[in-house]
Amino acid sequence: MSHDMTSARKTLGIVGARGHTGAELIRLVAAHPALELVFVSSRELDGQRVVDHVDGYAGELRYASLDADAVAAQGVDVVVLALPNGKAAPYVEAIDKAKPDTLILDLSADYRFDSTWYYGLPELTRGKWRGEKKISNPGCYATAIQLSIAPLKDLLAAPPVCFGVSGYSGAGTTPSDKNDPEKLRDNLMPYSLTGHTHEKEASRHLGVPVEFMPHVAPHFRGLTVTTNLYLARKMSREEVMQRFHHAYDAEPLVQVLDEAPWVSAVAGRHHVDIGGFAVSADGKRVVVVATLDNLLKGAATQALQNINRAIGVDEFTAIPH
Ligand SMILES: NC(=O)C1=CN([C@@H]2O[C@H](COP(=O)(O)OP(=O)(O)OC[C@H]3O[C@@H](n4cnc5c(N)ncnc54)[C@H](OP(=O)(O)O)[C@@H]3O)[C@@H](O)[C@H]2O)C=CC1
Ligand SMILES: CC(=O)N[C@@H](CCC(=O)OP(=O)(O)O)C(=O)O
Repeated sequence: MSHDMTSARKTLGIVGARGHTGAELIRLVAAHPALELVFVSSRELDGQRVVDHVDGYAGELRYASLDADAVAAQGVDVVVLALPNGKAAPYVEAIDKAKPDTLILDLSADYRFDSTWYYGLPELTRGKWRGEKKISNPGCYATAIQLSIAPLKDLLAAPPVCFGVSGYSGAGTTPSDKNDPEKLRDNLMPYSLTGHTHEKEASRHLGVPVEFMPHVAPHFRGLTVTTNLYLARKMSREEVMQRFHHAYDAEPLVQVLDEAPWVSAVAGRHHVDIGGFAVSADGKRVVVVATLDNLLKGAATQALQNINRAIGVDEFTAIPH
């Protein structure tokens, strides 16, 4: 690459890069023609080489333990916050003080309810981006829920009911029952059966109430959301499918399928599968199944779609599809 092209690349740093989503982002950014990975922070891996922790990464970078002021002092063009919920604010404040035109993308739930931040679920909200430099990335289940309901939103007779099953990478790396392979073996764990953050998030951004019942399963990555929708009028299966094809046929990262998808087929891939479309005999109830990889379309891939648009390159740059 020529010097000119190198200097035109935007610099990017990842805060909380030891985590599952951080590792996926490291891989994606390292292969990106318009981004240069400048720092990756972790307290636990301070000083260690990234190459020893992330398969598919070949560069020289090492993790560094950086507090909010140290992150701000890096002065990069793009900062990705991949921290557990509730930790973003000091970083946002320090960056705002040091370099307010920094593009900040937050993977946590911290700003998903803040209307001064752009909520980036590109297939549904890309028309609403007004050049905001602060982007909140949707939750993994919330992404699958919204994409499953949006094409039928004007036809609902009742709140859609969503049954979710996630692989345990969704629970992050902080030890808990929900990411303990021993406790998960031969098991399915229901949790947060009313009021989960993603229930509130999907309801807010769709503009209709949804009901969500999450579970965690023994597989590592990928989630399934099965949604029951009561319809205000009779619909045929063909009519329902036409709505989904119309909404998503031009979308490289959404595949509309006849069959109900299997999570094993989407693990490690960047898109969402939506299928099933089982219609009841009276034509007033439809069941839709969506699967996605929680670490990719549910987090890192969606983050890269949002960053690509904000830095002015094609939305799908460096996203295999
Ligand atoms: N996992 C998933 O499927 C998805 C996750 N998300 C969201 O993305 C974010 C990251 O998730 P995930 O990668 O799973 O999380 P992890 O638990 O795997 O990683 C969290 C990262 O944050 C760092 N960290 C933890 N506590 C602190 C702290 N108090 N101060 C500074 N750094 C800290 C950790 O590194 P160290 O301790 O070494 O500093 C680690 O790098 C979360 O907000 C999550 O909700 C969004 C969509 C999907
Ligand atoms: C299995 C599991 O625990 N999943 C997480 C979802 C992970 C995620 O994407 O959520 P946030 O970014 O909103 O935290 C959960 O239910 O909280």
